[in-house]
Amino acid sequence: MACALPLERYKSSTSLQVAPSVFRQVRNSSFVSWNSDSNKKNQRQFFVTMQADNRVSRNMHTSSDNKIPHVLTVAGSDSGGGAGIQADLKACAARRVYCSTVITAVTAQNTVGVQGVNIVPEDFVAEQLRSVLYDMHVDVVKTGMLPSLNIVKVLCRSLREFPVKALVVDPVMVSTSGDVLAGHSVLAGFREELLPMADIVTPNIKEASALLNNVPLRSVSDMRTAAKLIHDLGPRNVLVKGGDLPDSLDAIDVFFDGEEFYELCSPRVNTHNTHGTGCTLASSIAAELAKGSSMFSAVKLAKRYVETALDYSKDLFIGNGAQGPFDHFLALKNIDQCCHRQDSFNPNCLLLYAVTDSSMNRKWGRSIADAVKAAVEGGATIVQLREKDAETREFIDAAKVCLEICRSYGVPLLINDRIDVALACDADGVHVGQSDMPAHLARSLLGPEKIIGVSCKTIEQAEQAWVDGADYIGCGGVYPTSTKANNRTIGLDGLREVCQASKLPAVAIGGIGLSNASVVMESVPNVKGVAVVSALFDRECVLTETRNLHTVLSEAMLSRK
Ligand SMILES: Nc1ncnc2c1ncn2[C@@H]1O[C@H](COP(=O)(O)OP(=O)(O)OP(=O)(O)O)[C@@H](O)[C@H]1O
Ligand SMILES: Cc1ncc(CO)c(N)n1
Ligand SMILES: [Mg+2]
Repeated sequence: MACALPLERYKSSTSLQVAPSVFRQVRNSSFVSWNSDSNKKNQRQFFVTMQADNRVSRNMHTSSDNKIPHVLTVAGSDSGGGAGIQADLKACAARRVYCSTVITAVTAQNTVGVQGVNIVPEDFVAEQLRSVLYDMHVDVVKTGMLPSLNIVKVLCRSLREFPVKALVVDPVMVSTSGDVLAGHSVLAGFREELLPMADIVTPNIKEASALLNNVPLRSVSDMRTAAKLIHDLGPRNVLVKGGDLPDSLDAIDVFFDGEEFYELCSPRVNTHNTHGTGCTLASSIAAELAKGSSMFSAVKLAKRYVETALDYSKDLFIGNGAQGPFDHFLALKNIDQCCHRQDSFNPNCLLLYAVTDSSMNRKWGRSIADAVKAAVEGGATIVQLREKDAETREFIDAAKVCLEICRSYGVPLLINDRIDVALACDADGVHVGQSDMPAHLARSLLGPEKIIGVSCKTIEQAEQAWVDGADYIGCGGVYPTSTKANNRTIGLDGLREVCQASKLPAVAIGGIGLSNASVVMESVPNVKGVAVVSALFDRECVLTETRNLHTVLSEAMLSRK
């Protein structure tokens, strides 16, 4: 047998130190049983040599820090670049996940419709699957256009041979232009083989109806019923997408995990550029799962990403047809902006973040300017004016004075909530909460130079802040506080979880002061600092309190190094 020598060498080698699961896979691999016509023999030799060559074992030794999450998409090519494989590649890249591709069909397609489909023979689909799955560590498989029953079967066989962390099935059947991408023959394959293996299936209205023998779906309530019936076919979760639901003002998707129904509702973006939303949504779900999100978080993040991308691209003009593609790389634009403005925000300024409070100033008989001056003199490294009940004109005047004080100390001054006030006084930026103006809109109003912070309690919110082009997140309430009514406390554990996942620097907030600041800094190694209100401003001497807190925080930073 041509492969006997290298395979034996591989099997018996002790120096390669391959993980037992991989060793088992290789030992039992189907390569060994292939028919040995000369072409196959060469392929067999290639794989075995490749592995004996140590490439697989090198992957195994790569530290988890260097391992990029990996989605394999098994789908059709869209020559217009808006849907299919092309959308999947762009969505995964935008979500910072590696994407390999197995192409099942090549379509001649544009913004008008599908002009032609050329199905890839199933043997060659199988060969692509083998090439990828033997060599690379794939976390999640996402399927799109599977144009024949035999291709569905080939895929299911590969999935059984190479189990992955999750399987996302987008049961593509009809394009939004109305063209058929997979005939009814694949339905049996979906129902009997693929769906029972799926972690989630994401049909649109027409596909959900086709999976259920063409029951009509006209309302959200019909979508719920459909989600339940499709769940009965075996997938662990179902998302019935309502992008094409007639007469619906919002874009409503129904998620069912086998127990609970959730209606995911986002405002319907008024745009023609929705070609490829389904592929993008499924790939983004796969990307988030590959990064380690739970299913529901992955779905929510993916939906938010699609909505943001649609909104960003609503006036894009590509092609003359009824349905244009959209721009997956909106986040890159923000990254570009960040690159230009790297100098303007230094995350170290989050160390001692002073937030003013008008009622405390009143209680102690201080003006905002007095409070800010004492805080920056005492060592505050950034200041936020949080004046919930100030008159606009007074607020702008006071902000201008504070800005002068802060600039003379080289300390940035941000305004809470009020983008208009920040613009009017040319403050250094704004801080927004989850119910204030979304950060991406604040960014487009304020431009690339200003600092934007977002209050976040969850990993999803932190991810969104990053996508939206924010500079930092404020994370809390860490401890109970009376400064903010009805504010849920997330504790040190919640803080740690969000900070670890956040791509943006984080400052901790909520009930923090002299007595617990060092605990926060020690327990959450990557938090950049603490934001405080009462600990400075509900005290007799703001200057002394700030100095003392600055000392504690500086010591905590030193002991980290
Ligand atoms: N105009 C819109 N505004 C906001 N969200 C939308 C809009 N259109 C679709 N969506 C969302 O995009 C996602 C994809 O849904 P849709 O029903 O369009 O899938 P699809 O028909 O499979 O897509 P396609 O076939 O165009 O790739 C869903 O989360 C849906 O709610
Ligand atoms: C190749 C391909 N896959 C999926 C869709 C669904 O949007 C499409 N239009 N084209
Ligand atoms: Mg659609």
